[in-house]
Amino acid sequence: MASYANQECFQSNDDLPIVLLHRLPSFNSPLKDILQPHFHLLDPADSPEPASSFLSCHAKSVRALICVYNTPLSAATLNLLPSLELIVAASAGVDHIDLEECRCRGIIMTNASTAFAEDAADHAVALLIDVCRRISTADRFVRAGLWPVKRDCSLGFKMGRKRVGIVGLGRIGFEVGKRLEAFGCSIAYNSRKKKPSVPFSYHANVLDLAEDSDALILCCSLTEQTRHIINKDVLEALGKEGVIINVGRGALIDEKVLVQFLLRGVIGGAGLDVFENEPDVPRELFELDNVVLSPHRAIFTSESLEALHELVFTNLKAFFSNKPLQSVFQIE
Ligand SMILES: O=CC(=O)O
Repeated sequence: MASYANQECFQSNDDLPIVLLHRLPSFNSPLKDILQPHFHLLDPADSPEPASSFLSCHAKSVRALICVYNTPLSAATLNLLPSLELIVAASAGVDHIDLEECRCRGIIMTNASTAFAEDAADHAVALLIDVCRRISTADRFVRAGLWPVKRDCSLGFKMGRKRVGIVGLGRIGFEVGKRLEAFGCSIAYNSRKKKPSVPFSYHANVLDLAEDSDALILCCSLTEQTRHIINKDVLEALGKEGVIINVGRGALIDEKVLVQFLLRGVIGGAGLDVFENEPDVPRELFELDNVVLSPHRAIFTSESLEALHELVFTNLKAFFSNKPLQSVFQIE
C-alpha cells in the first residue's frame, strides 16, 4: 500500500500546484482524495459552469492535466490551456488524445503502462488459454445443465509450445512474452524498432510475423500507422488454425474482415477485449465457440488501479519538483 503522507506542508489551496482533472470515473474516485492534500485540483465536474468557460477561466494557471481513461482530449480543449506543459494520462493507450497538438506544443505526456502491464498481460494470456481450451464454452455448457444429458466432446488446442507473435513489444507486450515463455511457447515480435537485449526474435513486418505464428497477440498503441495493421492479408497468413488476441485497441484490426473470417473458418479463433465501436460488439460473434469476448477490462483489477493512482501522484510530484518523470510516453 502506497503512502501519500504529506511530504510538504501547504497552508492553503493558494500554495498548491494547480492540476486539472479531465472527467474522473467512479473507479478512479480515490485519486481525488490522494491528490487533494498535495495539489489544488480543478474539476470541471464540480462546477455548474460549462466545461469550456470553466477552462477559460482557469486556463492560465493550469500547467498539468490528468486525462482519465478514454475521454477524448481534442486540440480545441488543449487550445483553451495555453500554459499546459504536462498531460498525465491515466490509461496505457493515448489514442484519445490529440498527439499532434501535444507534439507541436512540446507538451510532455506520461501514460499508465507501467501500472497496467502485468494485469493486461495476464488478461491477454487468459484469453489465449480460453480460446485454445474453450473454457468459456465449457462453462456455458455446464450452466445450461447439459452435462447430465450429453457429453462435451469438443476438442480444444494445446497452448503450450505454440509459436506466438506479439505485435507491439512495450511493457505489456514484454510481460505477455515472459508469461508465455513459461508455457514453452516460442516468442517473436514486431515493433517499430528491434529492441536490444530482448530474448525474443524480431520480425520487421506483421505479415511475416503472422506467417510464422500460431497465435498473434496485439499489444501495440493505436496510431495512424497501426490502424487496421491486422488486415485481410495478415489474417490469411495467420491461417485457419491461427488465433488472434487483442488487448490493444479495436481499430488495430479490420473488424469487418475479422468477423467474416471467423464465420468462414479462415482463422481458428479470437480473444477480444477491445472493439472498433465500443461498446458495440458484432453480434455474429456471439454464436461462435472459438471466440471469447470481454468488455475492455484487461486492466481492471483493484491492484492495477491502486498502482495507477500511485503513478499519477508520483508523476505530478516529480513534475512540480523538477524531478524525472516515470512512464513517459514518447510522442513521435
Ligand atoms: O485500455 C486501457 C488503457 O489503455 O489503459
